[in-house]
Amino acid sequence: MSDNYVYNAAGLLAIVIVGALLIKVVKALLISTPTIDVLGPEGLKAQDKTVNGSSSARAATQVVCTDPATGEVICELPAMTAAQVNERITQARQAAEVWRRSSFKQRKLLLRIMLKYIVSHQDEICRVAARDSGKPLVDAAFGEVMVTCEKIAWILSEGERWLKPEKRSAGAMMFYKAARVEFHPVGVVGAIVPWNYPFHNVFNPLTAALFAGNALVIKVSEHASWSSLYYGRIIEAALQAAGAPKGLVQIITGYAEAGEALTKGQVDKIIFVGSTQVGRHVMRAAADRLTPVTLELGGKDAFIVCPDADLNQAVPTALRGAFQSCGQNCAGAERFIVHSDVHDTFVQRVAETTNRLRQGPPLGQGMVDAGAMCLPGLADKVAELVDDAVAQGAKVLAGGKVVHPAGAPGGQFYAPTVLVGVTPSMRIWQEEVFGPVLAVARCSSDAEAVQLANSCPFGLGSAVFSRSQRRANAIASQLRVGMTSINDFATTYMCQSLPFGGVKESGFGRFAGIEGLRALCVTKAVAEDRVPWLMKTTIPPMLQYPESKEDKLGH
Ligand SMILES: NC(=O)c1ccc[n+]([C@@H]2O[C@H](COP(=O)([O-])OP(=O)(O)OC[C@H]3O[C@@H](n4cnc5c(N)ncnc54)[C@H](O)[C@@H]3O)[C@@H](O)[C@H]2O)c1
Repeated sequence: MSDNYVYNAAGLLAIVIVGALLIKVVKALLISTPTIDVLGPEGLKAQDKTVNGSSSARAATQVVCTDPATGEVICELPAMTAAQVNERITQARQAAEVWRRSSFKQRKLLLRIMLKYIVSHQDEICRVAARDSGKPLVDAAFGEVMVTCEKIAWILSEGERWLKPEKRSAGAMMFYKAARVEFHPVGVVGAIVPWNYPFHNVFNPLTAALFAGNALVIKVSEHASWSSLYYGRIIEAALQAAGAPKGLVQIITGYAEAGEALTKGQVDKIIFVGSTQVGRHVMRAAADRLTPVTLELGGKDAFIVCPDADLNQAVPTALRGAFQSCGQNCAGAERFIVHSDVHDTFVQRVAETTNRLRQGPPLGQGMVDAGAMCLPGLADKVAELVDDAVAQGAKVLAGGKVVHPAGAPGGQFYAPTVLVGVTPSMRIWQEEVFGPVLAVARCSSDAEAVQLANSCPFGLGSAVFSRSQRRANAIASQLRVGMTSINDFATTYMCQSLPFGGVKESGFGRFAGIEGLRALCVTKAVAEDRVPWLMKTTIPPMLQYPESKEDKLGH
């Protein structure tokens, strides 16, 4: 038995034991938590389909929700106007005034109610997310449900600790003062989110914003709005069961106009999760009211494979990093930088597996590894970038084309692709693909790997694989990014006390973790006398007004 098998078996055993323990802990935690009743997804289509008027009139006033894997229209929802968005902000503000005085006990109850529902209805939640976004159920279980549950569990266990007043040193001169920082709710958080994880993108800002004592107005993407009907019902039922004020969470459906109204509206903090291009608009719009923004923008993560990397570990991780949710991840591995010594073995192994992947509608017959592209036109954009790279000398070892799987004539699919011979001068190295392309460049030293990794406008996540953790850390420390996972991919996202965010065109500010939770608060500095009955401070006589040279300086 090789070292690798022993290593993998031990890792698997550890995961199984820890997983079983976690399930027990979560169940015990939720035992005395109220259960909520929510109309399930089966009620969505009939009840919420509100098709009215001619198609041209509908275009501006309705969001047409389609299943990206089949092209079927699922329902239509209102495209809210600026006036409607402002009305929702006003309602949220009224609720925020009440909720800011809520206790941590009540906020925890709210999160426990949500967690209990999510754990017991994960299948429905995944199926709805899969239908809305085109991702396979496994990807939904992993990226929508598991991550959300883990984030809620972290806030429940540590959130209060990080939002409690924190003592600070007052310094030598102010030794008689007690100094602290307090974290108060900002008020109304406005969040604008994309379509790639319809469930997680809503619950991620929601749980943190509400736990910090805020109201939330959240604009969901026009390309994944249908699921917000079901998820909105979960939220409403949980708020009611926890005794939270009505209107605390407002879901906005619509297009750019609705998003812009939110950024220009009376909100106290904006979290924008989306493209770099729209992020720039958001920042400009927020400037008028000086509303603070956190920008979580595009990514193009480098995945560095050193010559001493364990390929049994790196290859499966590379495949998941590139193809999870068909590559529609902000922190998606898009640039593989592989040392010449292991390059050929690495590409041969990733190509061999990629050629065996099954692709099709996630809710169709049979198991699929890869689903559909959610955004209309994205499959063609991926094709354009791959074709451009090929025209400049890159070679396709797997996939490389738009496909039409059986049973999905109207679906949007691009085949999982392995591309080798990629160079920084190619568009595919510089532009975000947001699709299932594992693009490989060759390097011959650690210094070259660093230089290649940094030769890109984005700086969100990254990964470094080497049997020497010292070597991997030395490389990681030179990467201009917000996050690095050593011998793994995107695990910083699963370590819940860590912040999430990028540098350069990937944005700024931090979301999630301790920094992210605190970023939803007003950080207030407070100083008071340390021992007021013993030492009260007043302005020394020589500094008191009115100034008088004779009196004070003795002249
Ligand atoms: N860094 C992260 O955490 C993260 C996470 C997921 C996705 N993303 C990024 O999101 C992008 C894909 O998502 P997308 O196509 O939905 O992005 P997008 O920027 O086109 O849209 C995001 C949201 O912004 C809204 N919007 C559009 N124009 C607006 C405007 N002028 N003012 C305000 N809001 C406006 C959209 O309606 C949508 O809800 C990718 O670039 C991806 O990397 C980033």
